[in-house]
Amino acid sequence: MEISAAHSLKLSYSSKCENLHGHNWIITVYCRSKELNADGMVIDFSHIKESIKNRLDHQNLNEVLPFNPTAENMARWICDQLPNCYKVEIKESESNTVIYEKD
Ligand SMILES: Nc1nc2c(c(=O)[nH]1)N=C([C@H](O)[C@H](O)COP(=O)(O)OP(=O)(O)OP(=O)(O)O)CN2
Ligand SMILES: [Zn+2]
Repeated sequence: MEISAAHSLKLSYSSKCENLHGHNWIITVYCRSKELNADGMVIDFSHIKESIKNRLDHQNLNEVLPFNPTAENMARWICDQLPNCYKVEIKESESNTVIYEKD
């Protein structure tokens, strides 16, 4: 899914990223389960979008997330929101990608 949003980072050093700016984050969510539910799914793709995209898209992430919105923190938070999610990849730009994986 793609999220277009704004953020500024609170950092312990001086950086241009402290200024409000935007990205189109490309987010890939990985879910798994030994069993499928009664609908034959691990999780409905629409429910993923409802719980993540509807909350973040076209928002100021500093206002809707209770943490410093780095790509790493976002990936961990997204993983924690979704049942059976074990991995989240976020591509912030052509050269900036993070992967969060649960143990
Ligand atoms: N480990 C992380 N490092 C950085 C993150 C992050 O989430 N995790 N985020 C940022 C900022 O979001 C910043 O906007 C991106 O910085 P930068 O790489 O400089 O990206 P640009 O799009 O400005 O790329 P240019 O190559 O400078 O055009 C920073 N670091
Ligand atoms: Zn940024």
